Amino acid sequence: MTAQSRGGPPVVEFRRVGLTYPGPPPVAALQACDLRIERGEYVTVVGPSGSGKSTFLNIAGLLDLPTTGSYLLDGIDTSTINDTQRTSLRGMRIGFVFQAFHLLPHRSALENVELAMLYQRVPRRRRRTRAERALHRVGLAHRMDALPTRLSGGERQRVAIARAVASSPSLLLCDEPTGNLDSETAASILNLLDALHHDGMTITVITHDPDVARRGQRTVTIRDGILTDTPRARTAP
Ligand SMILES: Nc1ncnc2c1ncn2[C@@H]1O[C@H](COP(=O)(O)OP(=O)(O)OP(=O)(O)O)[C@@H](O)[C@H]1O
Repeated sequence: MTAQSRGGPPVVEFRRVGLTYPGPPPVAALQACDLRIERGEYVTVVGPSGSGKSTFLNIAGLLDLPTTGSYLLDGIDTSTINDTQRTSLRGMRIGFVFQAFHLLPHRSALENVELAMLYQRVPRRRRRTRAERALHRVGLAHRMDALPTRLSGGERQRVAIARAVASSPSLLLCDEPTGNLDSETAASILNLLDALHHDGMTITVITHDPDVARRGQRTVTIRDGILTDTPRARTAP
């Protein structure tokens, strides 16, 4: 079944989205961007330094509001909801993975995954079950009780990925997810993202690394705030 055949609204829909930082001087970081990411798609976003990738991530992740156009997440027009609703939507529907892991150092892997669900009002027992299941999924069943300081870089990123997917978000949004990892560990994290995609997860990865970009089904390029969407067939790994 293709993503498109699953029906329903796209997970991400940018309609002429722009963001100008007020300055002075004002900076048009994104300009009139149109983009659709369908459920189950794996899209990578590339572009030179300063092109607007972080601005894109901030808007797609509901961390920032566009100054023009509209952004629909799962068909919900996020420009028509208030800050509280936006924060709740972000918590429930977007899983973030960053280059720097951002784990709580004095909490175990399991607690790190569980705690992220506190704000989603998931009952305690269900938090535990979901966290255990997510850690199993990323191959860390045997390291659930370890503190992040006792984990390798790759294992830390697996915990971060488990934390991001534990509540089955609509979109897994990754910012340079392999940027802090050696090439072998990076390859294993990219294989994990492939596996999650195979499970049906909708994934967007922002990267400057062409090898990472190639892993997506299609790559979107941002240059000087202008987004170009380039569909392409996936090459065999
Ligand atoms: N808070 C801000 N105020 C003013 N200008 C900003 C602000 N944040 C970013 N910019 C500018 O907006 C443009 C896009 O920046 P952005 O951080 O989105 O680029 P990027 O592609 O993520 O860059 P990098 O790869 O170096 O992280 C740049 O010209 C940047 O200088």
